[in-house]
Amino acid sequence: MSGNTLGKLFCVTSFGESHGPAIGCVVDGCPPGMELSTEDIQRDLDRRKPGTSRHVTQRRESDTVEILSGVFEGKTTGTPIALLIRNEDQRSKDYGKIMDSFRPGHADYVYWQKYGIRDYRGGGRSSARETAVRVAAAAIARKWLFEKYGVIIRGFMSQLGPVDIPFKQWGMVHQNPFFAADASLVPHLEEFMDKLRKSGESVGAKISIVAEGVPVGWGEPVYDRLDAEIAYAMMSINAVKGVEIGAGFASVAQKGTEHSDEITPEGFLSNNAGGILGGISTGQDIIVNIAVKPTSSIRLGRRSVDKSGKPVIVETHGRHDPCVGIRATPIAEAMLALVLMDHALRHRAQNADVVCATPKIPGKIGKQESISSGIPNVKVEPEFAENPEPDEA
Ligand SMILES: C=C(O[C@@H]1CC(C(=O)O)=C[C@@H](OP(=O)(O)O)[C@H]1O)C(=O)O
Repeated sequence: MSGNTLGKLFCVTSFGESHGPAIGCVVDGCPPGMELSTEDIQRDLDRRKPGTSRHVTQRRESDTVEILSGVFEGKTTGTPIALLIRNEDQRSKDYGKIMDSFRPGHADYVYWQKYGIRDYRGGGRSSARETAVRVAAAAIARKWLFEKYGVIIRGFMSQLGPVDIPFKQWGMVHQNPFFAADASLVPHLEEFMDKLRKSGESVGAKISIVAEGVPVGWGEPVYDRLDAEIAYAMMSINAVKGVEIGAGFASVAQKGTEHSDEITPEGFLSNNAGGILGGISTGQDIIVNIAVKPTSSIRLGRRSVDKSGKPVIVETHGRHDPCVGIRATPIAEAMLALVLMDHALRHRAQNADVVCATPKIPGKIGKQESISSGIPNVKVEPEFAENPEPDEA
């Protein structure tokens, strides 16, 4: 395997380069009979696409998705679903200057050493453009997970550079280009980004993602633990440098009595585990944080070498995100959806007939304290009721 496929029963293989004719993926293993249209997928793509505010890359892509196979008379057939997104706004001349040198912090140097050839235009395969197809594939997973189990996956930006963005309300996330869950902070974020962009610098971000409604029992005990596969999937997003599940690195300073989530018949009393114990979902919210590094394509001169090994100063001009994290929320949601979908199918395959006499512990009781991520255990809010009702809870 050459590293372009994710999943065991719900398999996504992506292809394409940023400046090639198109990007796309093949989604294999989707159960048959689910209604699926391009609109179901386009909605999520539109949340990720470039060029939607002054704070992101100005490349203009409609990211219009085409379904080439696997859907007949509006329903999935159980055969591979091929999705295609044509590239429309490549400007390859921007890359002429860096074709013979390596941008510090980018994949240029390692691709060159590994393959001996590289499509330098737009970063080729290492471009964040590839994440569009993950979002497209995951729209299928999200729909199935919701319809079958009522699973809802959503995220927000919880930190932009040094600026903390505590959670306030899910309803605010889609009202601003930052995916901030507190609209009152948006003017401050805009001012911060305007100054940063003018200076030519870039900055990192933290994204928090929550999956609600995941039943107890999804995951595997050892190598394919649910948390291990979530971390694997999140780290596969370009520019991600860290992943936390639940209390994450804050666990280090916690005592055992603080960290372990007590269980009562009415529900768990806290969620430091982030909804996963022993690699298997507990029925609590699954809580994930990721760290996205500062964009490496910046116009400020940086020391590097050229193909012959001679020192050069690299300046990257063109249309780059001063913070790739600003568009990372839908991508991180997508990766969580893909992993959960795969594990939902795997759990069904092996354990559908298991009967356990112990009652299921409710995921949460009332409103609980925020954990270190700043994500409170809030109940599903009505704005997501736009989705159809699940078949079964
Ligand atoms: C096109 C997208 O993002 C691109 C990601 C990217 C990079 O190096 O990662 C560099 C830029 O590409 P270009 O120089 O061709 O404009 C971004 O615009 C996208 O996300 O769809």
